[in-house]
Amino acid sequence: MTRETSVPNAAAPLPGQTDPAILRNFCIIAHIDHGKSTLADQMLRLTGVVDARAARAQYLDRMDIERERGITIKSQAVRMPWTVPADNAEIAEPGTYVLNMIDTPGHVDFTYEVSRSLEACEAAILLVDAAQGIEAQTLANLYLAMGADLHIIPVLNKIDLPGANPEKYAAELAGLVGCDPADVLRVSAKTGEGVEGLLNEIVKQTPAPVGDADAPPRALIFDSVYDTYRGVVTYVRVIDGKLSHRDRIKMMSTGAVHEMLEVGVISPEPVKAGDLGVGEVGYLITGVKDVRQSRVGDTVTSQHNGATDALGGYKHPNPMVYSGLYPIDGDDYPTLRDALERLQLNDAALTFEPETSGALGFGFRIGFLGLLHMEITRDRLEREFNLDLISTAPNVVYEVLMDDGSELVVTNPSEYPEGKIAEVREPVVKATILSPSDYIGTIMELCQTKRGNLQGMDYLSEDRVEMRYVLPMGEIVFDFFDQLKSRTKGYASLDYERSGEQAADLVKVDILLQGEPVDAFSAIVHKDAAYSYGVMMASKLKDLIPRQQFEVPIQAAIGARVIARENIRAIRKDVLAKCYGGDITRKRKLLEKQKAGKKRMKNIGTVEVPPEAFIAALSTTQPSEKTKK
Ligand SMILES: Nc1nc2c(ncn2[C@@H]2O[C@H](COP(=O)(O)OP(=O)(O)OP(=O)(O)O)[C@@H](O)[C@H]2O)c(=O)[nH]1
Repeated sequence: MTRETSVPNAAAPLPGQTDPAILRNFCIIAHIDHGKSTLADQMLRLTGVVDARAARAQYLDRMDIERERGITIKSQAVRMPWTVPADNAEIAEPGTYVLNMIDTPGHVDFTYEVSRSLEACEAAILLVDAAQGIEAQTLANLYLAMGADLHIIPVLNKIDLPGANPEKYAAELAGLVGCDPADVLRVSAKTGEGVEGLLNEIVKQTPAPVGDADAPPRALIFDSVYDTYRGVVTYVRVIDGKLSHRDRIKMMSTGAVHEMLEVGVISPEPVKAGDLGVGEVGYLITGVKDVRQSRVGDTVTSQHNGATDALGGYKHPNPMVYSGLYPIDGDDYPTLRDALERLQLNDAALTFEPETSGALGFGFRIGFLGLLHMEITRDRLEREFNLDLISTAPNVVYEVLMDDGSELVVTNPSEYPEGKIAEVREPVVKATILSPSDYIGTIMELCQTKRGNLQGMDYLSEDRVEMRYVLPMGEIVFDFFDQLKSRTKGYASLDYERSGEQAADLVKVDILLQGEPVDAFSAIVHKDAAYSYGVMMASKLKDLIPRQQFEVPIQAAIGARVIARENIRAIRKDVLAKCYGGDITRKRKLLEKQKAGKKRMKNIGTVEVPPEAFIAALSTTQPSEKTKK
């Protein structure tokens, strides 16, 4: 968020003085890349909120990383005036309205961002690419919106594309939403075609917010972001009453009272206001420094004559995937800790605690919502804080029940207990895969190898199917998505949600160098996959670890049982070999260079392992850059 303030549209009713009857709060939900952000940009232009010349692509995706990856991570809410002209009377009552648009992220990791944005709206535009049709996250987001009781406005986007097939997909979409195919709107977010009509439809179809203007104020926090200049900016939707900049506000979950420094709306830069009234969407600034003090889902009221009943909140998302992060240079540990604390100011879903690895030194165990969340966090740490990091293979959370009846939760393979284990439970997900029907065979084969259970299959149209599986989450975490994409030439889409636990035959595989276990390489895997994991790691490490002055055995073991073995043959690396003659300064230089190289090495017992070997060995078990599609 920048500091400059734009002049609100003169004709637009002011915040705090807006009759709820002319307010329309809506969001755009879609599968990734179906064009939400482009449509949002087009609306900003058409409503005059952003001047066409000043508009930059994806105005609402403010973080650099969002713009680079072309995806939306944090939701944004923008207030736009829209005048329905008199000649459009058959669509909607002419006059000036206030539209609050909430842009939502589309990726499965950020579902919780979507669901909380939905609570601030009365309608959702369900946007579908007219060249692709319904995808897995179209369904997932639609179900979330229906669960939140929103009115659904079905819209096909990208009708300008030569490959667009609006007839076919309008029928598909109408079948899904339960409307007439003629009622599915058709737009091109890129050229702007049909978008004015869509704005008029939003006015017509979105119910006006309902609330009690005379009741004590109650507002729902649907987002909270940390801004370097302004502290925490809290986005709220007012349900009842009025929040004024003169109020001291109370967070209803904790009772904490904060001074209000500023109230305003985003249009599309922050615009200060005196108050926010019933149904309005805007921001509060209270001088709080940490998003956790302004929790999403909490209810804000005033300190004096405040409300007594909080609004129903959201469930806090639990981390699904854990990974260890270690600085390559041990001296960077404090920087990594500070960086994580900084990121957490803005990402309440990020959890971390210190951990030590025999091989990698001091680092952190970090909990993520999913793989994309993990990649983005790592990317930001490296880019914004200039850190070089090694991350260990991601794993899910296991519950281990011991023979003596005790139970423990394992988020790190190194915590996996020795001794008599009665049962290990792993998390499972309900996965929905949408694909052209030609690929049913190969998808079934893939799910089979990933221990999936087919729950059902439906045809959405004659050549597209929806397959429902229960799959262990640990199997999805690695390369499932990449494999699904490559087997279906990119056509299949996947969505999944947590669905309890199941007992599974899991074992911990350790990797030993010269008899010393290297904790960073340990993994909890299914019994049937243990051998191949062991062989894969042992042969990888054989190629990655430089030869030492003695022979180094690499072993993979389950407990005391060795399941795979390789040897790194001995070598004596004599850096002085080339320096015959007595040039002592040259000799010294070479020896010093060798010493400096050694300083970066990680020592496993007497074996020196370069950090690059860890990165390469661990990256084989990690997702590739492209978890996005
Ligand atoms: N031809 C054409 N391309 C479009 C249209 N709308 C969006 N696109 C393109 O589709 C791609 C994805 O658009 P985005 O707006 O980033 O998609 P999104 O749904 O916001 O994606 P996320 O923010 O990642 O969820 C971009 O390359 C856009 O230029 C359209 O109407 N016509």
